[in-house]
Amino acid sequence: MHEHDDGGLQVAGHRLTSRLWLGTGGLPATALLPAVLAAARPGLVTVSMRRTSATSDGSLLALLREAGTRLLPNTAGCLSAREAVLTAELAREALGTDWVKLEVIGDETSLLPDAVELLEAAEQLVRRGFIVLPYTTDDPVLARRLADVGCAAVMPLGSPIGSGLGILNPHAIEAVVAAVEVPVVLDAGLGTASDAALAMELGCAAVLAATAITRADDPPTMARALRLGVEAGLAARRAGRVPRLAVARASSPMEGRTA
Ligand SMILES: CC(=O)[C@@H](O)[C@H](O)COP(=O)(O)O
Repeated sequence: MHEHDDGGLQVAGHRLTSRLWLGTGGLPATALLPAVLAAARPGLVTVSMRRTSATSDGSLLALLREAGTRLLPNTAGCLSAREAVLTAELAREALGTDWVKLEVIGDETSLLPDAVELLEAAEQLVRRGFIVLPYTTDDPVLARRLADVGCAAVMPLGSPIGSGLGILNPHAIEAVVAAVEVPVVLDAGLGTASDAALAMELGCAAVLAATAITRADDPPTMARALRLGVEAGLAARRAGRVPRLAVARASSPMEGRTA
């Protein structure tokens, strides 16, 4: 397992300033973005190349650039390796970055990753010189295959995109962390701050959240809560949790009792 010291998080040799990454989809008004960014202080912000073209949502990009955030274009909505590779190339052209959050979904209903197309796209993009961060299932075998073809991180889902169900299978996330040497970034399904804390306690290097923040009643306050959740979870991971016992163990000494 690869533990990440906090000189900060390194991905592909680049130091990121925060372990909370932000997805911008679903924000009720772009005007909320500066307050959300100030509260989240995200290490990366994803932008969808298919749903937000560099020209059609100039205000979002302008605000992100103004705030000095590091952009991570994604291939959201792509259903095949071919489409994802093309979208990544367009993103590289439009945004001038080799980084791509690779999403290849199997269908528009579940939004679950298509493992076969994902691996194929990852392999092609690495060959084309991209820094590839794939959104994947919580399958440790697939995570290892993605790392083996050269992905710079793997991003397993906690639960379906936008569901807010949190981490449905914590054991699987632990298994992914154990399976790969690259950073594991929990992506999708987070609902609240404790989900972010749990991801870090399980050994993730960072978390990506969109819905939990953008669709909260008060997005800036939830952004701050998630940032603190990430911080708390990382500290707890490092501190080492007590073992879970099936029986009671007195927490104060039994010697010297009066009766
Ligand atoms: C893969 C994907 O699209 C996610 O990164 C999404 O942007 C975040 O998922 P949530 O909206 O569930 O946080």
